[in-house]
Amino acid sequence: MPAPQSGNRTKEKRYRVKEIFYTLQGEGAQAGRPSVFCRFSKCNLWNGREDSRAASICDFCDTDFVGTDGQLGGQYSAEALARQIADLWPGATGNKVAKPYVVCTGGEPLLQLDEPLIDALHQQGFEVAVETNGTLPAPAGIDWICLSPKGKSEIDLIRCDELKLVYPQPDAMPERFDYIEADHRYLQPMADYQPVVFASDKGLDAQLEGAKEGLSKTNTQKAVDFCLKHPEWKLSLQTHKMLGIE
Ligand SMILES: C[S@@+](CC[C@H](N)C(=O)[O-])C[C@H]1O[C@@H](n2cnc3c(N)ncnc32)[C@H](O)[C@@H]1O
Ligand SMILES: Nc1nc2[nH]cc(C(=O)O)c2c(=O)[nH]1
Ligand code: SF4
Ligand SMILES: [Mg+2]
Repeated sequence: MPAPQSGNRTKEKRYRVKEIFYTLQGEGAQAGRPSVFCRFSKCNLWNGREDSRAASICDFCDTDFVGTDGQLGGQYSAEALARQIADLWPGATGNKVAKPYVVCTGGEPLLQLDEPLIDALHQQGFEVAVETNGTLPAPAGIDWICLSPKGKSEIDLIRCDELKLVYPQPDAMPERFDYIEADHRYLQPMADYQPVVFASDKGLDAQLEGAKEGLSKTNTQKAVDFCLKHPEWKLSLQTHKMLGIE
């Protein structure tokens, strides 16, 4: 059987990545967990340009996901991306071996994350988590799904590990998602658009103090009040912004 002509050899898929970085998960049920973050480019609810933010379905995004110019950003094959992510995981330390953990985020990761990449990450020994707006079907094999609904957008997923709702969103109030099956339900106060980082050299408490100023106080207070009234909801704070880590 002749080898396929170069013209019709299937081109290997390239994943467009904004940045890859090692940090602590700052949000939700896994907050504090060492994680490699892989931020995919592009989103389906906003094009990432400020001049179209107001007209977009998701108009409060705190993230720059445009292009591939961030740290370790670029266009990767599945194998190369899984290897690059694995390279950021610290070698085994002591006799306790922690399960390597990657958070696929973005932009909207489910525009690109697929089974071949999930398999490649599993082959590198990673547990695979995703932060998604829930508007696209999830490929098989994801180990942890964090679903974060946005505005009027239709949610495709009906089951997730954690539902993390930025609050308050007039078009996405908590009761609208009662039908979603989730092991954890979080409200996350809507923060200022720019990732707010407190790079003060004072003690942590000063930074945390600063964080109270920096986070939109009323949204935080509203989220606290809602959780106290509806104890099935917990509070998620973006701790990485308080700590001044990525
Ligand atoms: C930048 S998004 C990327 C992943 C996915 N597109 C999504 O929206 O879930 C990552 C997380 O940040 C949250 N987020 C984005 N902007 C925020 C803001 N201004 N305040 C609080 N959380 C925000 C999102 O809800 C999501 O949980
Ligand atoms: N430390 C840290 N935790 C995070 N949790 C979700 C994030 C995101 O942008 O997807 C994020 C992030 O950007 N940094
Ligand atoms: S928060 Fe998520 S869904 Fe909203 S614009 Fe940012 S990346 Fe897209
Ligand atoms: Mg972020």
